[in-house]
Parts: sequence; structure tokens; C-alpha cells
Amino acid sequence: MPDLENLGFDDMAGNVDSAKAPPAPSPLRMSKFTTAKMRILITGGAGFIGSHLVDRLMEEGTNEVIVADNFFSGSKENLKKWIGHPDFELIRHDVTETLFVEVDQIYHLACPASPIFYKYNAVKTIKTNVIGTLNMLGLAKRVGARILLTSTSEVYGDPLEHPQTEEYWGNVNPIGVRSCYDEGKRVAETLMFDYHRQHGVEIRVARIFNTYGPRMNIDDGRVVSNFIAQALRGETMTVQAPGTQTRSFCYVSDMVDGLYRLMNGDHTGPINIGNPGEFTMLELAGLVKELIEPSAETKIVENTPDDPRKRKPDITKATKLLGWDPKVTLREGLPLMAADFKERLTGLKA
Ligand SMILES: NC(=O)c1ccc[n+]([C@@H]2O[C@H](COP(=O)([O-])OP(=O)(O)OC[C@H]3O[C@@H](n4cnc5c(N)ncnc54)[C@H](O)[C@@H]3O)[C@@H](O)[C@H]2O)c1
Ligand SMILES: O=c1ccn([C@@H]2O[C@H](COP(=O)(O)OP(=O)(O)O[C@H]3OC[C@@H](O)[C@H](O)[C@H]3O)[C@@H](O)[C@H]2O)c(=O)[nH]1
Repeated sequence: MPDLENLGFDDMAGNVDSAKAPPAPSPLRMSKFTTAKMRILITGGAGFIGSHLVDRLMEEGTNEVIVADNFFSGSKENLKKWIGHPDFELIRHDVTETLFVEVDQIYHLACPASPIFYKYNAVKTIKTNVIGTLNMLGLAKRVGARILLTSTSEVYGDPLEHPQTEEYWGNVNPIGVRSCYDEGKRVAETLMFDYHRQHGVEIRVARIFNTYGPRMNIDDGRVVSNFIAQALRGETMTVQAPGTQTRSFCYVSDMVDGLYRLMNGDHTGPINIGNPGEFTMLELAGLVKELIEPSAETKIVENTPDDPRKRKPDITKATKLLGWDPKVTLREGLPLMAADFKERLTGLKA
């Protein structure tokens, strides 16, 4: 029986016998005479989570970071402190096109994540998930890089199991308005595991649950940014019906730490990364009112089709295999995000 742990396979990775050895890493990494920096590509690195990941990797001082982004929902503003740094490179690039760079690790985040953005051009979203992931896997195979995919809790759809473990296969509508994203990410996961089994590519798959924090696009459309922006602008917070649907919100620094540990650990995943604290949307609006703007009002508005009714990660695997658990509670994280929004909305420090 092969040693599954040493091969980097988890119980869910599938057929161990057909696995090939991973492609050899770049000769630069093996150099005896120079201490080469780790070269890391982050697709989607100009976005919300990606730009925080750039900060973490650049601050280490031992990496060269390349960001490839088409700026559909991300912006140069998020990366301004690194532009011009000798260890940082920003490329305007769409992942649906091939990319030739020499790197040791790839964090593959490129994909619109807010439902408003991913539904805007559904065909482009699915191309990004499928062709974009194929291109990045081809790159990983060619240069022998390890690749991490940021998949999503949306692969569980409107879940019939609660909380969601990685073993749950999900309840997803294949032809609905969210399918470009949730089915797209499911195909992206399939591609990751097929490249792993067939070509020996070293993969890592994170299933990210709702993440929030500073630097989120103010008009991103996701619930935490909407409520905070509405409260600060003196607008009514729009709770989509019925308001009893739940989500579990993870602060961005915890998320980045989880992704980093997954990339540099021994487990392929998929691994849930999220904060198990579960809140209804009415409770979230109540917290924004209590912690950020006491005069904020709420109204119930129409919801969109196929909105998952509940969502909460089981993070047993992340805790056991990565030694990870989230540190920042929603009560602590909301004011930090509100301070950043206030600064950007008014141009003044909160
Ligand atoms: N934030 C969350 O709650 C959450 C939850 C689950 C999964 N994720 C995943 O994490 C990743 C990052 O999400 P985020 O919240 O930072 O979103 P975001 O929209 O802020 O960032 C996505 C980035 O990808 C870029 N991008 C989109 N399409 C591209 C393409 N075709 N080529 C190159 N770049 C492209 C965008 O310009 C943007 O900079 C996404 O893969 C998303 O699916 C996020
Ligand atoms: O203004 C709003 C926006 C949203 N909502 C509700 O808030 C809940 C969360 O909605 P969001 O748009 O923030 O995000 P969703 O949880 O639906 O999807 C997210 O899931 C995980 C990631 O992959 C993505 O970041 C995104 O697709 C939904 O029930 C939605 O109906 C409101 O009540 N008011």
C-alpha cells in the first residue's frame, strides 16, 4: 500500500495507482550557489483577497510576486504600495489566454466572486473558471509549479447537509443563474484533480466561505460591503427576503493565513476555509446597526433565484491538517472594515 501522506494525497484525491511523479521544479530553485527567491504567481491578485495575499507574501521578503489580473473587479489601487518594488510585477492579463512565466507556486484566484459581478457576463465567468483553470494547470505542469485553486462554498449549492463537510457533494442547480460560478468552480476542481492524477501536478484546493474585510470594493454588491456602505451613506440596509438565510463570515487576514498554510502544507484538499460563526442576514444587519451606525434602518427587498438558505463550514480538516482556525470574530472584524470604508468614502481617516 503506498504511503498516502508522503505522496501528498488525501482520502478524497482518488486513484493513487495512476498518479505520476510531479514535474521537476525549476533548476533555479535547486541552485547551490545562489539563494533564489521563491517566484509566486497570483492570478486575480488585484482583487480583494488576492491583494491581501500579495501583502503577506511580499512582507516575507523571500518571494518575488507576479500578479496577473484583467482588472474586471480588481484594481491597481489595491496594489499601489508594491508597484515599483523590484520583487513585484503586475501584468494586465486575462487568464482565458495562455501565460508564459517561470514560477514555483501559483495561487489561482482570478474569477469574479460577487454574484452581481459573476452574473454580469455569465459566459465569461464560466470561461474564466474552465479555460482559465486549464491554462494555469498547463502552466503549472510545464514549469513544475504547485498550484492552489480558490474554490468556493458555493460548490455545496443550497446544502442539504449542515454544516458542510468536504465529503458532501452538494446540491447545485446546473442550469440556474448562479451555475456559471458554482458549476464553473466544480469543473475547475475536477480539472485540478485530473491534472493531479494524470500528470502528477501538485495541487491544493481551498473551498472558501464568505470572506469580508478592508479593501473590498465599496460597490462590490456582496452583503457585508452593501450593509456597511449603506449604513455609512445614510441609506437603508437592503435585507434580501426572507432575511433568515444564513452565512458564516471569515475575516480576510484569517483567510490569507489559511490559504498560505494550505499552499505550504502536505495536503491537496479540498479543505474548507471559513469561520463557522453563523448569522442570519437580519442578525448581520443588526450588528452593523449596533457596531457601526445606530441610526441605520433595514428594509426587506426581493431576493435572487437559487440563493442558498444556509451555509456554515465544518473546519475539522483545516484545524487538524493545517493547524488553522479563525481568530477574528464578526464583532471584531466589522468595525475594522467600516473604518476602511469610512476612509475611502470620505477621504478622511476614521
Ligand atoms: N470573497 C469571498 O467571499 C470568496 C468566497 C469563495 C471563493 N472566493 C474566491 O476567491 C477568489 C478571489 O475572490 P475575491 O473576493 O477577492 O474577488 P474579487 O472580485 O475582488 O477578485 C477577483 C480578481 O480576479 C480578477 N479577474 C476576474 N476575471 C479574470 C480573468 N478572466 N483574468 C484575470 N483576472 C480576472 C478580477 O479583476 C479581480 O482582481 C475568487 O476565485 C473567488 O471565487 C471568494
Ligand atoms: O444587499 C444584500 C446583498 C445580499 N444579501 C443576502 O446576503 C446573502 C449573502 O449574499 P452575498 O451576495 O454576499 O454572497 P453569497 O453568499 O450569495 O455568495 C458568495 O458566496 C461565496 C463566494 O464564492 C462568493 O463571494 C459569493 O458568491 C444572501 O442570502 C443574499 O440574499 C442581502 O440580504 N442584501
